[in-house]
Amino acid sequence: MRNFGLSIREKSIVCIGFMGVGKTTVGKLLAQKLYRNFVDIDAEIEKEFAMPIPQIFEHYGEQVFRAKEKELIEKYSQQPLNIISVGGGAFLQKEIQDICMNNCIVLFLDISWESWKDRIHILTDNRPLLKGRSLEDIKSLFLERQNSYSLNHSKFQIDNFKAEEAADYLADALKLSWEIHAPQPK
Ligand SMILES: Nc1ncnc2c1ncn2[C@@H]1O[C@H](COP(=O)(O)OP(=O)(O)OP(=O)(O)O)[C@@H](O)[C@H]1O
Ligand SMILES: O=C(O)C1=C[C@@H](O)[C@@H](O)[C@H](O)C1
Ligand SMILES: [Mg+2]
Repeated sequence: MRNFGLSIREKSIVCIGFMGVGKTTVGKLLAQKLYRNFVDIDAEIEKEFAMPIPQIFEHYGEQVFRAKEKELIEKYSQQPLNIISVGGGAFLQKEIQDICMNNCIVLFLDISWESWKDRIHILTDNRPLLKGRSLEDIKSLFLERQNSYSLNHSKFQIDNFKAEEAADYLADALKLSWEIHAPQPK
């Protein structure tokens, strides 16, 4: 379904990108700066199942997790004025890509492998798809996933930015683009 009713300033913004790139951290800050509601899809899934993601994968399996991920993204992406951070695997589902591209502004937070791999030690515990895998395996996953993120409205290379700096930059860039797209007075 395409949400024709919302102007560009009202559309929700969806942050996509690889696990640990900073979608949750930057998304939350961006929501504060733009006075918008923040929705973290991973956190919403955890609330629904009342358990952390590794346990959801263990008890119900990845397919059940992916179905709930789709259901929740469908719900929040059609509402106005949300900043939505999705999980790193959400854009593997074509239906999710379509829903987000048609209803929202899709913002790809990109990072190089060189920068990302320095963060790995803080990421493995809560992310079942990283746990127990070799660095080589994780690099393959990182590279494989890039294709799914190529569908976006805007890309931000985050390597050299602290989260706060990235959110400041993105808030300014979004406000500028809204001004450019604002209807001109007659
Ligand atoms: N710009 C940044 N520079 C350095 N560290 C960062 C930056 N952004 C986030 N981090 C750190 O990286 C870790 C992962 O960030 P975050 O949870 O926001 O990633 P994510 O993209 O939401 O991951 P996931 O796809 O698993 O939900 C956190 O510990 C966070 O503090
Ligand atoms: O990249 C992925 O497939 C995932 C990323 C996380 O955000 C969680 O959604 C989950 O751990 C799966
Ligand atoms: Mg996250």
